[in-house]
Amino acid sequence: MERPAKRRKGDIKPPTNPDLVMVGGKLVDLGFSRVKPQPKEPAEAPKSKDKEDGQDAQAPSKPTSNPKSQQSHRRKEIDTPLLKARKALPIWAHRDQITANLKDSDILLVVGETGSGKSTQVPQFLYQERWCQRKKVTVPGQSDPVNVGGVIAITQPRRVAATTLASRVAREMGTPLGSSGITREGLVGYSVRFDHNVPKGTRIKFLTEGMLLQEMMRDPNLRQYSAVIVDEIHERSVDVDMLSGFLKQIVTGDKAGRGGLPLKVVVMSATADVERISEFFSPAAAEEGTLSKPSVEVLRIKGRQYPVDIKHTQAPVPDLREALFNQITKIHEQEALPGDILAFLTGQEEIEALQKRIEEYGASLASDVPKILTCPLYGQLAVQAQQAAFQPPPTKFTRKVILATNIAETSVTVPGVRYVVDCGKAKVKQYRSRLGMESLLAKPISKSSALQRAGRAGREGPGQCFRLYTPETYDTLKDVDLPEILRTDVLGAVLTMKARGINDILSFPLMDFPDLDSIEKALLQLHFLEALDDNGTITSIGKRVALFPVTAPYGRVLLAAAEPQFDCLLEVIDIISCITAGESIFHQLQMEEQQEETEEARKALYRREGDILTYLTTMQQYTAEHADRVGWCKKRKVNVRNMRQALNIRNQLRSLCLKEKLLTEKPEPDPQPFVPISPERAETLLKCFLKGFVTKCALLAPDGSYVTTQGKHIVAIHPSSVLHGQKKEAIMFLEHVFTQKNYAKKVSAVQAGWIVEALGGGQ
Ligand SMILES: Nc1ncnc2c1ncn2[C@@H]1O[C@H](COP(=O)(O)OP(=O)(O)OP(=O)(O)O)[C@@H](O)[C@H]1O
Repeated sequence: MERPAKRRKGDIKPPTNPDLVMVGGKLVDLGFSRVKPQPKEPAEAPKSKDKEDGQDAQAPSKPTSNPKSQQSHRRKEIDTPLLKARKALPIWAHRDQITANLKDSDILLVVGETGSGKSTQVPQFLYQERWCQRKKVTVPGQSDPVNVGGVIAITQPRRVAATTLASRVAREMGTPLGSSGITREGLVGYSVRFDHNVPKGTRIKFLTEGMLLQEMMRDPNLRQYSAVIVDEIHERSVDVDMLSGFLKQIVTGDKAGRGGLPLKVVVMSATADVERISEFFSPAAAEEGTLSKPSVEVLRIKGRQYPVDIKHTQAPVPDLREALFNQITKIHEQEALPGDILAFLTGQEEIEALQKRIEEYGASLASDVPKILTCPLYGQLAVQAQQAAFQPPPTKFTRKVILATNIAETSVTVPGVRYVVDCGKAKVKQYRSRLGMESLLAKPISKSSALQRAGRAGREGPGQCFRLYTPETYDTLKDVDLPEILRTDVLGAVLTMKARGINDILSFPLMDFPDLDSIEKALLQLHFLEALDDNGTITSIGKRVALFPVTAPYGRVLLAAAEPQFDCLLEVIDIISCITAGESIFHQLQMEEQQEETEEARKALYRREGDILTYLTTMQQYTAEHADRVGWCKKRKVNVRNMRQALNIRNQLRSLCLKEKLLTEKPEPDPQPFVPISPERAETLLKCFLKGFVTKCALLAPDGSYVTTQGKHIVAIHPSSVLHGQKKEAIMFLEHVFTQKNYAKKVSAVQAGWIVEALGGGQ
């Protein structure tokens, strides 16, 4: 395990890019306004010779004497104001090594310190390579030639990393990002769930791992791509493990589906388990009988651009919340601007509580002390709200304090941050396959996470990281986290494999195999969903469910809703959009007077049938409002941003359903008059949801508790549900979490008879 760089004398370098200027303590990039016109992409393989590092990369490239030489390609760095900053990154010196390695080999593992430039530079080094140009080839079973290659995919574990990196790389290349600009062309794009910005001409595409898996459903050979860069593999999400398995199959396969053209794979991380990963992709691990065997090159990049000074507490902290508050305010009072603070907390609740406290503290500061702006950053937060953390503060005299979960732990550069405060814990999802329930508890992080967190400081200048734990505690941390596949529900993973034609799940190449109990549970649930038949083979329902960017149970509900028996697809889309829009669309009410007033205004939204119908009513009333939607939300304490996001998801799901022919005609445009749903139709809707959630039901026991129909566990209705505190004959819940208690969330009242009926229908 590599140790973090300690601050050494002489290590501190001034910012190297004169085009980044300090304005009000912020680094401001003046480059965007001076963007040069894009050079046209070569239609054919480029024909110039590599330049040595340090030579004039911008000089026009000369043709070589042998244009067909495998060694020759055009490398013309785009001269943007950020080129100097790019050249100062440690990875720049390895540019030729990286390109040379990939000429000969199909798999490269790049291990380089945080901030060395992996995510931003490697795709830019590669996209002009000869092998990275689009080619017309013939493939078996198709009479016309097809296009293969031309684009580099670079995957990220999280959407916030994918979108911010795409925007940084677009700026470095002087190309507009996506279709929001004047032109619809550009070299860089991104694709994350419910948000795609892939302009015409995209050569470098940042995606979440899940999105690339979705693309694979439609294009198993990834024909669009010449290379896939798997970034931050150390996070070992289920998706990245699945992706690695599929990539290994493509690389070791016969490549007929790609007209014989290879797919290059680059795996990157600062804290990767190099042996484990190279062993996985290595020749010895290639399956018997495959035509080609990959060879794995490993490249280690030494050094980071700026040092990070790491400080531990001398004694264990008795109260983490208190310690976080004290550390943040101490930095604010003792360290001069510029220098924003990024603090790592465990979850949304902790973030909201600390935000409130820091805001109160900020309001009490004397006028000669810098102001403080808190920006929350967690996964469930609406995308727009997440962006605030990446914007400069409103005045020169303001310090940004970003309160984040581990979504900001890897890959992300938050501009302005010089100080990191690490609480040493993270909430970890753990699936208890025997209980069929997920728990979400705060646990100590790994050394790998600690290193990644420290790496968020020192990206634009020297930084400091304050760890709220002792060096002794650090020594007791595990080197790496347990891969998600070993601790989470594998339902989605099993469906993806089945949909890709992998019948024998146990034969799929995985770095770590989930326990058989979890796989059996997933197979059983997919059978309930009618996604698998009695032999465990994927059904046509299963194949269609796998195409939706929602979890399998929601996908099943969408399909059911289009059946004549239910015929409620538009309503189901409205509900799923509200649920997947981020955190709850309803603001939690803090004060009692507020509660009474808001509850009165919300009365018209709440439905006695429970949360599902409440979501529907909210979406229908919101879209019926045409004069002042913001005012409408404010009055009911509904989160404006999340409602907008829900509307965006609704549009995308509607388009997808039109494409998949679940919807036969375009829905009427908004606003439509609000008509409350009848009790009969409400019953139909709930029965439709049972098609996806029949395994998540509980019956009222004589003692007043709810007992799940599967597993016979006691669950309580979560306080966020409109049915909290109520007794119904039976309930269906869409989420099931263990925090302080075993909670059912997003709850609806159903009848026991409906459950029996749904189970009968599912057999
Ligand atoms: N959005 C941004 N704004 C400002 N500077 C940025 C931004 N993104 C990247 N940079 C600069 O580029 C450097 C390299 O970033 P990059 O993400 O390529 O490094 P990395 O090696 O992939 O790091 P990590 O392993 O931490 O993801 C950063 O340290 C920072 O100086």
